[in-house]
Amino acid sequence: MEKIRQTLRDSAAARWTALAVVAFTMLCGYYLTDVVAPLKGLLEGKLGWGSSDFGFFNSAYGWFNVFLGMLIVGGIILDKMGVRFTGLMATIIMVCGTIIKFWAISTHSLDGQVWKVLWFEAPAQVFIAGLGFAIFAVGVEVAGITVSKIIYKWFKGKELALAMGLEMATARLGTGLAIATAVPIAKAFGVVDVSRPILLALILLCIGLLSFVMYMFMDKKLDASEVQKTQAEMDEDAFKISDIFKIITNKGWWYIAILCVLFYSAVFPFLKYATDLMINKFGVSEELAGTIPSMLPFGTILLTPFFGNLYDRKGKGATIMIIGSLLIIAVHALFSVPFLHHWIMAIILILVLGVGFSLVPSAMWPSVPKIIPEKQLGTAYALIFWVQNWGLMGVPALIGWVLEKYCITGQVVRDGLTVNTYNYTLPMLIFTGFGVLALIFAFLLKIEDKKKGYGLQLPNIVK
Ligand SMILES: C[C@H](NC(=O)[C@@H](N)CCCCN)C(=O)O
Repeated sequence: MEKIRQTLRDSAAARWTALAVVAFTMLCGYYLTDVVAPLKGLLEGKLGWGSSDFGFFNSAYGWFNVFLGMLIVGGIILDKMGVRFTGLMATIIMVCGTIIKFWAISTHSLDGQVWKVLWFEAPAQVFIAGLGFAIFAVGVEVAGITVSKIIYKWFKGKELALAMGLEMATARLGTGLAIATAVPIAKAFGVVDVSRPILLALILLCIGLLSFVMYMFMDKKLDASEVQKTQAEMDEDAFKISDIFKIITNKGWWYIAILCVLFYSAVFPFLKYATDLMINKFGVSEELAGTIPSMLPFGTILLTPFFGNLYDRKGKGATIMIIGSLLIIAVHALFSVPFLHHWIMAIILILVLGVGFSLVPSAMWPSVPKIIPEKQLGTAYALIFWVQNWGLMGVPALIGWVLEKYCITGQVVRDGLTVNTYNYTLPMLIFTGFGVLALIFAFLLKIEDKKKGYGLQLPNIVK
């Protein structure tokens, strides 16, 4: 009988270590992504950033990814050059972008300057900090698709959804830590300094870069342990530009991409404003306001791998996505009800949102390889992230604009700084709308799966 060849993937210790190493790099990336969000009030009081400046800055996340198509370029590079080269480039880009962002927020040399670029007018500091964030975002997004491909490489036919869930859980720890620690760090030592949390994020990212370099050695070893492909097989497997056409003509892929942009638009942009919502609607003090939204990512840390494991073993991926979408609709709708303003309600809603935010990603990302072949996977993930980035870019800007135009209710002095107060009913209704649309696409995906037999309702583990 032919002996089944063992590769490094077959060593549980090796594949879980590889996962831990790359997940740590993502934790560092997510920390920086979300560290400025809780500082909205301090940025307004200390640096004079209005809500639309804040929204504009946050929208920078998608400037290059969306308009310059950097994510698509990153996906093609990933499929052509492999995970080691692409991941290293991506982490270096994250560090470079963060250096620019840190400089912009810590310097006084831009004080008093207002720039107008295209239709946008904002303080020069907002533009340069946005530029740094936009560069960083190219890095973190390309790192994200690279890590998805890395996980597939190590875990296909094994605990794929659990591994993806654990990676997301680790990354969300970065988001949770950012939301919980940003204000205390900015206010530490009795002097308010909004650049301090960004400096910490920069240090973390440098450690994340080292961590990825360590992964590169593991990846080399994995490749060496696998059966070497013949030239004909490599030519057959090589990514071709025409593969993009194959991806974008696949209806199932579109349903996932649209569900992704709608669902994530109701979560990540919400998190950018959640601290401010706690202060304005639920009357939580500025020091504690980040604690409640930070329960969302912390809650997902256990649940995302839990639901991933469930999907691996029992299947029902499409149903999981439908339930998750239903939960976010309920949460945002209740957040928009004006008379529900007790902080305990806020905690309950955030925890339920955490369940919804664990369900959808735990089933959505491991479902992509069921629809798209492995050689196109990097590009397929990149294109989904690209569609999603329209939302991550547009929705924070939209909410910032809506707040400033329709929701200002007055002004208060907090810690000696005069800031606006806001009514969050309208923004929360907008987030509810995204949830409703996400639900429709989750149903369409389930119908398409039934038609095409992708196996989204089947377990991932091959016995
Ligand atoms: C895996 C997935 N990642 C993304 O959706 C990224 N495109 C966005 C990361 C934004 C970080 N605040 C996820 O985190 O669920």
